[in-house]
Amino acid sequence: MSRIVIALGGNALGNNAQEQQRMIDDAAPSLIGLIKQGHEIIVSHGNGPQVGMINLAFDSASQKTDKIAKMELPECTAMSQGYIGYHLQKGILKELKRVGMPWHVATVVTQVEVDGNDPAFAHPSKPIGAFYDAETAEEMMRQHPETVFAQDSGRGWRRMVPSPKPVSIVERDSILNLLDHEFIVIACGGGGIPVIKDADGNYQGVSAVIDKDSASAELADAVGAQYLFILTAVDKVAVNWGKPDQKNLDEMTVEQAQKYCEEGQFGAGSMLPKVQAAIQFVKSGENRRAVIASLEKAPLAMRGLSGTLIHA
Ligand SMILES: Nc1ncnc2c1ncn2[C@@H]1O[C@H](COP(=O)(O)OP(=O)(O)O)[C@@H](O)[C@H]1O
Ligand SMILES: NC(=O)OP(=O)(O)O
Repeated sequence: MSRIVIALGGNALGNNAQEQQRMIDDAAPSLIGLIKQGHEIIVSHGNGPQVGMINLAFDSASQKTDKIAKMELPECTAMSQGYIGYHLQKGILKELKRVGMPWHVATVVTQVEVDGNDPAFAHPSKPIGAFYDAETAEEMMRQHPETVFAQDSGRGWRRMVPSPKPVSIVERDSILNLLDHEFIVIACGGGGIPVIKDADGNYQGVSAVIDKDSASAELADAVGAQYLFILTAVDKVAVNWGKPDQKNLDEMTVEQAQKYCEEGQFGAGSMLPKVQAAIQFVKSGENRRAVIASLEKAPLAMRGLSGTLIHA
């Protein structure tokens, strides 16, 4: 029996509630398939498109009516944890019922402590929200000079927000408790709600979005997982990505992965944090493995037939 953390990409969950539920419903059999094989699973998920959409919805509405106020990023991440967690709970419960398994499922609204002095606060690098063309992004930056937009892996322009490193998971003991009682746990959604401790030792939300791959590696370490599965929109990690000589990788050692990172083979803010999270997890303990694969081909990846394996 292995304990497996499965990180689902926010960009792989579609662009609206219907698409999101459908993609989760499609992925549920492979998640439950792992439990049937005797494994324990903890599910985390991204929220890049969703947190940007929620933030923009409140911003736009607040400009039209004084009955709706702006919503800060920590609250937007909390909302995205509820929105995505709800669909995950529905999809997973439906599949559990179909196969007649008596497991429970619960989403933990998760706060993740970050360092208030993390240099990332001064360098917004996390893409959130929709993709725009260069012209629209430039116009939005002119209208809102405090907002940063940048290219996201050649896919278009996106708003960038600070993304400090996760330091510790505030609800770690609650997560472990639920795991001990046969719960499928959904935690650290959107990388967790970023918080810092104030002078009185109380947590305060900060305006940032934590990278969910990095938080998932932290989560996998905190719960003593043997596997970290990072599921996204591409089947495999590639070198020379998007070029005529693109080569999809079946596996790589942490040393090879580190070398590729140094060569700049992976998109910053997209594939790079996934490979870095995989390296961090595999290096931080004995017999740990990470797999980066597509949500669509998750069942094959679970059987070692798709995805890129990262090992010691
Ligand atoms: N070297 C690479 N190999 C494969 N995909 C890459 C590479 N570099 C950048 N990418 C892009 O990274 C994307 C995954 O990152 P992202 O969309 O941010 O993930 P998430 O599913 O977590 O939202 C892929 O869909 C692909 O467009
Ligand atoms: N928070 C986060 O990393 O989201 P994505 O996976 O959607 O980028």
